[in-house]
Amino acid sequence: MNQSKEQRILNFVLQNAVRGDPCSVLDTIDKYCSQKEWAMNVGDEKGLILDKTLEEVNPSVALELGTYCGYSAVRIARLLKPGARLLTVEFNPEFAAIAKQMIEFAGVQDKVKLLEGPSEEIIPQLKKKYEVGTLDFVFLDHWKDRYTPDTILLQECNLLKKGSVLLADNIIVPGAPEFINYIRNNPRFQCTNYPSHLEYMKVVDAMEKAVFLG
Ligand SMILES: Cc1ncnc2c1ncn2[C@@H]1O[C@H](/C=C/CNC(=O)c2cc(-c3ccc(F)cc3)cc(O)c2O)C[C@H]1O
Ligand SMILES: [Mg+2]
Repeated sequence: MNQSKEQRILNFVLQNAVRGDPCSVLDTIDKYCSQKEWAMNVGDEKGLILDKTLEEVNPSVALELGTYCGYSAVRIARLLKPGARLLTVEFNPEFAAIAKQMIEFAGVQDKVKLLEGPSEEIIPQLKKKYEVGTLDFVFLDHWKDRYTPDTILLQECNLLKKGSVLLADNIIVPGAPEFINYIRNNPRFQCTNYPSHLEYMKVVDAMEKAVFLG
Protein backbone atom coordinates (compact mmCIF):
# COMPACT_ATOMS: atom_id res chain seq x y z
CA MET A 1 0.00 0.00 0.00
CA ASN A 2 1.57 3.31 -0.94
CA GLN A 3 2.69 5.67 1.81
CA SER A 4 0.80 8.69 3.09
CA LYS A 5 2.25 12.20 2.82
CA GLU A 6 2.61 12.22 6.62
CA GLN A 7 4.61 8.97 6.49
CA ARG A 8 6.85 10.49 3.80
CA ILE A 9 7.47 13.54 6.02
CA LEU A 10 8.38 11.30 8.97
CA ASN A 11 10.70 9.16 6.84
CA PHE A 12 12.44 12.26 5.51
CA VAL A 13 13.02 13.38 9.12
CA LEU A 14 14.28 9.95 10.22
CA GLN A 15 16.74 9.94 7.32
CA ASN A 16 17.86 13.59 7.34
CA ALA A 17 17.45 15.14 10.81
CA VAL A 18 19.69 14.70 13.84
CA ARG A 19 18.18 12.37 16.47
CA GLY A 20 17.60 14.21 19.77
CA ASP A 21 17.89 17.65 18.14
CA PRO A 22 14.43 19.32 18.01
CA CYS A 23 15.65 22.25 15.89
CA SER A 24 17.01 19.93 13.22
CA VAL A 25 13.66 18.08 13.18
CA LEU A 26 11.78 21.37 12.68
CA ASP A 27 14.20 22.58 9.98
CA THR A 28 13.97 19.24 8.17
CA ILE A 29 10.14 19.25 8.16
CA ASP A 30 10.13 22.87 6.96
CA LYS A 31 12.61 21.98 4.19
CA TYR A 32 10.53 19.01 3.02
CA CYS A 33 7.21 20.86 3.16
CA SER A 34 8.49 23.98 1.38
CA GLN A 35 10.40 22.10 -1.33
CA LYS A 36 8.58 18.80 -1.85
CA GLU A 37 5.08 18.47 -0.40
CA TRP A 38 3.07 21.20 1.34
CA ALA A 39 1.62 20.19 4.71
CA MET A 40 -0.38 22.02 7.39
CA ASN A 41 2.40 22.46 9.97
CA VAL A 42 2.41 25.88 11.64
CA GLY A 43 5.76 26.37 9.87
CA ASP A 44 8.77 28.60 10.46
CA GLU A 45 7.22 32.08 10.09
CA LYS A 46 4.14 31.57 12.32
CA GLY A 47 6.37 29.28 14.39
CA LEU A 48 8.33 32.35 15.47
CA ILE A 49 5.09 33.93 16.80
CA LEU A 50 4.43 30.69 18.68
CA ASP A 51 7.99 30.76 20.07
CA LYS A 52 7.71 34.40 21.23
CA THR A 53 4.34 33.77 22.90
CA LEU A 54 5.77 30.71 24.68
CA GLU A 55 8.79 32.67 25.89
CA GLU A 56 6.43 35.35 27.30
CA VAL A 57 4.14 32.82 29.02
CA ASN A 58 6.83 30.27 30.02
CA PRO A 59 4.05 27.72 30.75
CA SER A 60 4.25 24.91 33.31
CA VAL A 61 1.29 23.14 31.68
CA ALA A 62 0.51 23.62 27.96
CA LEU A 63 -2.24 22.07 25.83
CA GLU A 64 -2.23 21.67 22.04
CA LEU A 65 -5.38 20.80 20.08
CA GLY A 66 -4.52 19.10 16.77
CA THR A 67 -1.14 17.35 16.92
CA TYR A 68 -1.06 16.28 13.25
CA CYS A 69 2.59 15.22 12.55
CA GLY A 70 3.94 16.68 15.79
CA TYR A 71 5.73 19.71 14.32
CA SER A 72 4.25 22.23 16.78
CA ALA A 73 4.45 19.73 19.66
CA VAL A 74 8.23 19.54 19.07
CA ARG A 75 8.33 23.34 18.60
CA ILE A 76 6.53 23.93 21.92
CA ALA A 77 8.28 21.18 23.92
CA ARG A 78 11.77 22.39 22.98
CA LEU A 79 11.06 25.70 24.78
CA LEU A 80 9.50 24.26 27.98
CA LYS A 81 11.37 24.75 31.25
CA PRO A 82 12.47 21.65 33.24
CA GLY A 83 9.43 19.92 34.76
CA ALA A 84 6.96 21.67 32.45
CA ARG A 85 4.80 19.54 30.18
CA LEU A 86 2.74 19.63 26.97
CA LEU A 87 -0.47 17.68 26.49
CA THR A 88 -1.31 17.34 22.80
CA VAL A 89 -4.61 15.99 21.43
CA GLU A 90 -5.06 14.11 18.15
CA PHE A 91 -7.99 11.91 17.11
CA ASN A 92 -6.62 10.46 13.85
CA PRO A 93 -4.72 7.28 14.84
CA GLU A 94 -2.43 7.42 11.79
CA PHE A 95 -1.41 11.01 12.56
CA ALA A 96 -1.01 10.15 16.26
CA ALA A 97 1.36 7.29 15.40
CA ILE A 98 3.42 9.55 13.12
CA ALA A 99 3.54 12.32 15.74
CA LYS A 100 4.60 9.91 18.47
CA GLN A 101 7.62 8.84 16.39
CA MET A 102 8.40 12.46 15.48
CA ILE A 103 8.32 13.53 19.15
CA GLU A 104 10.51 10.60 20.22
CA PHE A 105 13.04 11.18 17.42
CA ALA A 106 13.30 14.84 18.48
CA GLY A 107 14.03 13.66 22.05
CA VAL A 108 11.22 15.66 23.71
CA GLN A 109 9.06 12.66 24.66
CA ASP A 110 9.60 13.25 28.41
CA LYS A 111 7.90 16.64 28.11
CA VAL A 112 5.03 15.62 25.84
CA LYS A 113 1.96 13.49 26.47
CA LEU A 114 0.01 12.64 23.30
CA LEU A 115 -3.67 12.07 24.07
CA GLU A 116 -5.51 10.15 21.34
CA GLY A 117 -9.16 11.11 20.93
CA PRO A 118 -11.48 13.98 20.09
CA SER A 119 -10.84 17.20 22.03
CA GLU A 120 -14.44 17.36 23.23
CA GLU A 121 -13.89 14.04 25.03
CA ILE A 122 -10.33 14.71 26.25
CA ILE A 123 -10.82 18.23 27.64
CA PRO A 124 -13.34 17.13 30.33
CA GLN A 125 -10.85 14.42 31.41
CA LEU A 126 -7.84 16.72 31.87
CA LYS A 127 -8.35 17.48 35.56
CA LYS A 128 -9.16 14.03 36.92
CA LYS A 129 -7.49 11.65 34.48
CA TYR A 130 -4.46 13.77 33.50
CA GLU A 131 -3.98 15.62 36.80
CA VAL A 132 -4.19 19.08 35.27
CA GLY A 133 -5.04 21.95 37.61
CA THR A 134 -5.27 24.84 35.17
CA LEU A 135 -3.65 25.45 31.78
CA ASP A 136 -1.10 28.24 31.31
CA PHE A 137 -1.10 28.01 27.51
CA VAL A 138 -3.36 26.52 24.82
CA PHE A 139 -2.44 26.26 21.12
CA LEU A 140 -5.53 25.84 18.90
CA ASP A 141 -4.68 24.30 15.52
CA HIS A 142 -7.33 21.61 14.98
CA TRP A 143 -10.55 21.81 12.89
CA LYS A 144 -11.35 25.52 12.74
CA ASP A 145 -15.04 25.06 13.64
CA ARG A 146 -13.90 23.45 16.90
CA TYR A 147 -12.02 26.52 18.20
CA THR A 148 -15.12 28.15 19.73
CA PRO A 149 -16.83 25.10 21.28
CA ASP A 150 -13.52 23.96 22.78
CA THR A 151 -12.76 27.44 24.18
CA ILE A 152 -16.19 27.38 25.84
CA LEU A 153 -15.55 23.84 27.09
CA LEU A 154 -12.17 24.85 28.58
CA GLN A 155 -13.98 27.55 30.59
CA GLU A 156 -16.80 25.22 31.65
CA CYS A 157 -14.20 22.70 32.89
CA ASN A 158 -12.47 25.45 34.92
CA LEU A 159 -9.21 24.82 33.09
CA LEU A 160 -8.40 28.51 32.52
CA LYS A 161 -7.18 30.91 35.17
CA LYS A 162 -6.47 34.67 35.11
CA GLY A 163 -3.57 35.05 32.67
CA SER A 164 -4.06 31.79 30.76
CA VAL A 165 -3.09 32.40 27.13
CA LEU A 166 -4.80 30.95 24.05
CA LEU A 167 -3.01 31.15 20.71
CA ALA A 168 -5.02 30.23 17.59
CA ASP A 169 -3.58 29.43 14.16
CA ASN A 170 -5.23 30.12 10.77
CA ILE A 171 -7.32 33.17 11.57
CA ILE A 172 -7.32 34.15 7.85
CA VAL A 173 -6.70 30.85 6.02
CA PRO A 174 -8.65 28.58 6.28
CA GLY A 175 -10.14 31.13 8.70
CA ALA A 176 -11.99 30.89 12.00
CA PRO A 177 -14.58 33.70 11.69
CA GLU A 178 -16.95 32.34 14.34
CA PHE A 179 -14.05 32.06 16.82
CA ILE A 180 -12.88 35.60 16.09
CA ASN A 181 -16.43 36.91 16.56
CA TYR A 182 -16.74 34.99 19.85
CA ILE A 183 -13.38 35.81 21.37
CA ARG A 184 -13.12 39.51 20.37
CA ASN A 185 -16.61 40.25 21.71
CA ASN A 186 -16.01 38.37 24.95
CA PRO A 187 -15.07 40.75 27.81
CA ARG A 188 -13.27 37.89 29.59
CA PHE A 189 -10.56 37.80 26.91
CA GLN A 190 -7.98 40.40 25.85
CA CYS A 191 -7.17 39.72 22.17
CA THR A 192 -4.15 40.53 19.99
CA ASN A 193 -3.84 39.76 16.26
CA TYR A 194 -0.49 38.74 14.72
CA PRO A 195 -0.43 39.09 10.92
CA SER A 196 1.75 36.52 9.16
CA HIS A 197 1.64 34.17 6.17
CA LEU A 198 0.31 30.70 5.52
CA GLU A 199 2.99 28.12 6.15
CA TYR A 200 5.39 27.72 3.17
CA MET A 201 3.27 30.11 1.01
CA LYS A 202 3.05 33.84 0.18
CA VAL A 203 -0.62 33.77 1.17
CA VAL A 204 -1.58 36.08 4.05
CA ASP A 205 -2.61 34.41 7.33
CA ALA A 206 -2.67 35.45 11.00
CA MET A 207 -2.62 34.14 14.55
CA GLU A 208 -4.78 35.44 17.41
CA LYS A 209 -3.67 35.59 21.03
CA ALA A 210 -6.41 35.71 23.68
CA VAL A 211 -5.50 36.24 27.35
CA PHE A 212 -8.13 35.02 29.82
CA LEU A 213 -8.92 37.80 32.30
CA GLY A 214 -10.58 35.52 34.89
C1 LIG B 1 -11.85 17.83 17.45
C2 LIG B 1 -10.50 17.24 17.27
N1 LIG B 1 -9.96 16.48 18.23
C3 LIG B 1 -8.74 15.95 18.05
N2 LIG B 1 -7.98 16.10 16.94
C4 LIG B 1 -8.51 16.85 15.96
C5 LIG B 1 -9.78 17.45 16.08
N3 LIG B 1 -10.02 18.15 14.95
C6 LIG B 1 -8.96 17.97 14.14
N4 LIG B 1 -8.04 17.20 14.74
C7 LIG B 1 -6.75 16.82 14.21
O1 LIG B 1 -6.00 18.02 14.06
C8 LIG B 1 -5.44 18.10 12.74
C9 LIG B 1 -6.31 19.03 11.94
C10 LIG B 1 -5.97 20.28 11.74
C11 LIG B 1 -6.85 21.19 10.95
N5 LIG B 1 -6.00 22.20 10.33
C12 LIG B 1 -6.32 22.69 9.14
O2 LIG B 1 -7.34 22.35 8.56
C13 LIG B 1 -5.37 23.62 8.51
C14 LIG B 1 -5.53 23.88 7.14
C15 LIG B 1 -4.66 24.74 6.46
C16 LIG B 1 -4.85 25.00 5.03
C17 LIG B 1 -4.65 26.26 4.51
C18 LIG B 1 -4.83 26.52 3.15
C19 LIG B 1 -5.21 25.49 2.29
F1 LIG B 1 -5.38 25.71 0.99
C20 LIG B 1 -5.42 24.21 2.80
C21 LIG B 1 -5.25 23.96 4.16
C22 LIG B 1 -3.60 25.34 7.16
C23 LIG B 1 -3.43 25.07 8.52
O3 LIG B 1 -2.42 25.64 9.23
C24 LIG B 1 -4.32 24.23 9.20
O4 LIG B 1 -4.13 24.04 10.56
C25 LIG B 1 -5.51 16.72 12.19
C26 LIG B 1 -6.81 16.21 12.80
O5 LIG B 1 -6.84 14.81 12.86
MG1 LIG C 1 -2.72 25.48 11.32
